[in-house]
Amino acid sequence: MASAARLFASARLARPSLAAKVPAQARGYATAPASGGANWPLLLSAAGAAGIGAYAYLQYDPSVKKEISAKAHQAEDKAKALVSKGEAKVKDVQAQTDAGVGISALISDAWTPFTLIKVEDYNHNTKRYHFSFGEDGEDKVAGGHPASCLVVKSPDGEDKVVDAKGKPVIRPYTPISPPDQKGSIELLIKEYKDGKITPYMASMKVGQQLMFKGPIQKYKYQPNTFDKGLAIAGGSGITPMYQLITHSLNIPEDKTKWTLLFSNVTEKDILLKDEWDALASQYPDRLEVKYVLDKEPKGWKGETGFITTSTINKVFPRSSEDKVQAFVCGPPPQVASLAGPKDGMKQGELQGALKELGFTSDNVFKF
Ligand SMILES: Cc1cc2nc3c(=O)[nH]c(=O)nc-3n(C[C@H](O)[C@H](O)[C@H](O)COP(=O)(O)OP(=O)(O)OC[C@H]3O[C@@H](n4cnc5c(N)ncnc54)[C@H](O)[C@@H]3O)c2cc1C
Repeated sequence: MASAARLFASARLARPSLAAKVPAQARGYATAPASGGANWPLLLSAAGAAGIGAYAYLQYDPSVKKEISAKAHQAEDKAKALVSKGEAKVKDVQAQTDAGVGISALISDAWTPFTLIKVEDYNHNTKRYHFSFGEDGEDKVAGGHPASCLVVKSPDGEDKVVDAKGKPVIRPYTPISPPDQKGSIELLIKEYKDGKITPYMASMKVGQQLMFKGPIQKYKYQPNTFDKGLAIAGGSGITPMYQLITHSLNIPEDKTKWTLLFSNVTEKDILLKDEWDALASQYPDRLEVKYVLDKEPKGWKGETGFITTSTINKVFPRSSEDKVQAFVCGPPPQVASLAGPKDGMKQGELQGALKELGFTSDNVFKF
């Protein structure tokens, strides 16, 4: 395992230098063929590096070895084909390496429009949005190694969503579709009537486009690096936990045990409840789900009120030998009371309930 991890690390280290060597003409050949032709040896070596990266990833995570091995080869062939047509981006090839599951339709440093193809009401304030990558993206995937998110903004135009300074409003979201889903992506988004982007999205009609950028790595999950994971989510903060925990559960060699502590105002606000209940019964030894409500219905058997040190002690028993890791995602006041406020994009100092319980900044991650 140690040597595989080193291989993985060295393959990853190789990529930025490869990208840095790619000339500007090659970097721009996604939307238009590069003038003067593509830099063949370099591009093909980039595609090759993608294969090596994918291979290293497989070595590291044997559960997905067989499946991804085939996919990595297909993706590499596809990347080479696109490169030969002058349509691929080095970024695409890199994204393939990162995900190990295909060429990403997302670009990390440029906005890409995806088209809304379906919207479903999920509950009283949340919708499930399906966005297509378009005809050229039928074989592409969102990609991204869990846990990662993407960012969205509205397209230029009269109804462009801007802040008080006139700058575009950009918000992060975590797809609920798997990273290797082809051709489209799904988002579960709660509308804040007084918010900026979510009322805009709630008013979108099928056929309209939204701008996407990513994937953005938030936390790099590696199986069996801790014994017990505690995921504390509030409301729509559940989506990163869904991506992270389903990824972990899908790795048979991963022995990590998870406790999800999920707080909501009422029972009808609990997002993905059917999915969580199904996962908890499918993986009884690896996942325990505890719902917490502010306004509990009659006969409610779960937890109630704000999550405190005693709630955590009750649902997350652990011994001093256990290696633990906590994740927090929810409304800013909840994050602050559990783990201290985030400092912009940075983690911020660890405070609150988790610090009182002896967690350190090394074993708490705030999404
Ligand atoms: C990594 C990550 C992943 C996420 N994934 C998802 C997801 O999958 N689904 C999802 O629904 N959400 C997700 N979110 C939350 C999402 O990014 C947005 O914050 C949310 O959708 C609200 O956006 P908005 O522009 O509509 O509202 P905003 O304009 O941000 O306002 C949201 C609420 O906060 C209030 N507010 C705004 N500014 C202040 C202030 N200064 N002081 C006090 N209150 C204020 C508003 O009145 C409103 O009630 C995620 C967040 C992160 C960090």
